[in-house]
Amino acid sequence: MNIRPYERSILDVHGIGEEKAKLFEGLKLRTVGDLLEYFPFRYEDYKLKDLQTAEHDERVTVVGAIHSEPSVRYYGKKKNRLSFRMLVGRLLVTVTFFNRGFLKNQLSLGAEVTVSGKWDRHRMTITGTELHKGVMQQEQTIEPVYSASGTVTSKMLKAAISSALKQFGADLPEPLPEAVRTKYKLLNKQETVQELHHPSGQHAIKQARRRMVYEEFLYFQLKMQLFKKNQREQNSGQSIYIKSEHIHTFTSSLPFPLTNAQQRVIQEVIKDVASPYQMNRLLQGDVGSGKTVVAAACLYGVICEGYQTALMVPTEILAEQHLESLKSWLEPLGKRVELFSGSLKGKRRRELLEELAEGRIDLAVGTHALIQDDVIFKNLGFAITDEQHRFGVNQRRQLRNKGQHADVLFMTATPIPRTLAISVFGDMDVSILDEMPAWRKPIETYWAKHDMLERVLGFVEKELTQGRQAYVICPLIEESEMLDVQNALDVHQILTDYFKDRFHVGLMHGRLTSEEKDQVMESFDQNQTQVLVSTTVVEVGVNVPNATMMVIYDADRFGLAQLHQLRGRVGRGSAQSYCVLLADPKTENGRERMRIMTETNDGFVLSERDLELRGPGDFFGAKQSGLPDFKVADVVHDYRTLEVARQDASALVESNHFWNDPEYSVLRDYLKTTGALDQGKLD
Ligand SMILES: Nc1ncnc2c1ncn2[C@@H]1O[C@H](COP(=O)(O)OP(=O)(O)OP(=O)(O)O)[C@@H](O)[C@H]1O
Repeated sequence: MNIRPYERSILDVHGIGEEKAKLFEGLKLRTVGDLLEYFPFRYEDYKLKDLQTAEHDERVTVVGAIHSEPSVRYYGKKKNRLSFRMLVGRLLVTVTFFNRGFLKNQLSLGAEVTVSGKWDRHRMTITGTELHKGVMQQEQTIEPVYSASGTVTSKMLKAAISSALKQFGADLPEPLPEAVRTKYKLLNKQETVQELHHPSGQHAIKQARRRMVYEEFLYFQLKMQLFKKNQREQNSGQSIYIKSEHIHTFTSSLPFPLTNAQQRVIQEVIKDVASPYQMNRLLQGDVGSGKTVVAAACLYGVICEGYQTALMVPTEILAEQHLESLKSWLEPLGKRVELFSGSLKGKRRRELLEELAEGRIDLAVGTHALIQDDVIFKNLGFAITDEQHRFGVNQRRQLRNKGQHADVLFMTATPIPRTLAISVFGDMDVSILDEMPAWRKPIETYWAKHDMLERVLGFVEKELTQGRQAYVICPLIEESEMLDVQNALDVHQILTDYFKDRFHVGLMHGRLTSEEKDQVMESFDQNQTQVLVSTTVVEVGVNVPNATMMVIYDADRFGLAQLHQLRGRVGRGSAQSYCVLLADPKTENGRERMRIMTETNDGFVLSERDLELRGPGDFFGAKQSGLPDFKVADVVHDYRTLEVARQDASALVESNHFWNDPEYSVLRDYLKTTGALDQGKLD
């Protein structure tokens, strides 16, 4: 069987013997394909630079004559520093090479050399990285640099790849049909690989990289979309057709018009509920974007079709918050809503369970208590989980199985950036509430140092005097929970002394019992407490529209997403709200995060910036992000291409052309070899 060039062993490449092949094994380079797609991670641009215009710290390449006897100074353990003066045009500069003392004997006064390195404009010095005798030929000006390992150098890789290109470059398979390449003006595969290894110029590198990014994402998304298609066809859901007049009844009962985004998402959910396939949809919405209203509309629609529904949330506080809003929206329309949480016990619990099993409760709101074995529905048709990433897969499956394959909508306020929403949840449909209710004012956010506390408290007092309320958040101190509480206790004492009998200061932290927590929240909700000092336990879902002031101690101790969630606890009424970040950040990253918070209220912008600051692996933790390691593509910076590839892949897996036309054979082979066709789980 003739082996396709890509699958040949690298031993078939001239100049690679057993020994070198063993070294390359360390970089997982086993086949010709591995070698040819082992792309440079950066390029040295040796185009000659004019030092008069070069920027400080810029990488430059210059030609000039050696103007002083090169000298070597030895220091530390076997370290040395070679330096000499060099006349570049009319500029006399000092050139320094570290640990290249051996070059000294090759250099002589007056000789012409080409030096590359980092230009220090202030000290007129170049810290050299490359030195060539004479004037370097122009066509070599852009040198690929490969990420090497201990034993395999970039030079070795360059030689091996050039040799493989010469032998097998002409037989490279072309996975992208002509029509696709023309549509997006992409280089063909051969040109792409050639330009990435032997670039003819910066523009050509950009073009070649652009083509490789699209190809990588298309492969990735074909697997995702195929998996999703199989999932959809495999898991039968049930079809519930929600009549539009029910949705209209619900929305016209609200004291406000829905945003376009809310209307769009409701339609997307209704379509999923009607389809025979199982729903697999994530609803993302910034804090206060109106997710719960969307959920209520869909729940109401399903109830009107004669089914029961459920809403599962991670905490008691959130369950009570949601219960309040859902009762206010659904009970006037004749629907019954009940709470099933850990605090429901004894006779009352037995009664409610009985009524649930008899179908006399339309919506059950609760924590994990909802999925206990003795919670039985008569006919659960639709369920929603809030903050879905806090529930495990089997908890969601247990909820789904409380009905006949009930559809489940996952809701999250965590603004996962669009990019990762596509790549990480690629096997899920994603609905994004990217619009805030018109009346919501952006929360004015200030960053203050701790020594400005007096002024900040004056600012808080001004708000309290107008009848408003304030949160004051203290960070958890990792060392010990006792310290966390102490931190909150200290701040509570400071504020109690400061506000004396003018305002009441409440205290909330993780060591309170749930009854105590409810009392504190109740008192704050009823405005019997004007200032609530709390640890981050207040983060999720608390909704007190009269609270307009949020003060966060040691704000730089929190990540952007958490700061955004906390800030979202205010600004829930129509009055202008404020957030003060008390922070003395020690790092540039900390200062950058404070600056970002003062610049935007948009959770998506924040999470994109957070992603840039921390990178996708850290943002999600490399494991659960499910991100493959791409050779060239970057999910953050190339997310527009990722979105295009996702849409193309989603259309391709549904089209006959893809499964039958010869021009898609390379892509089909790929799906076959990676097991995606046998409906295996994505790797
Ligand atoms: N389109 C809208 N116009 C005006 N007010 C709205 C609109 N949608 C929701 N609201 C109101 O805004 C507040 C927040 O709505 P909702 O609880 O649905 O948002 P959320 O995204 O669930 O908030 P959180 O993420 O904090 O739970 C509620 O008081 C709700 O009544």
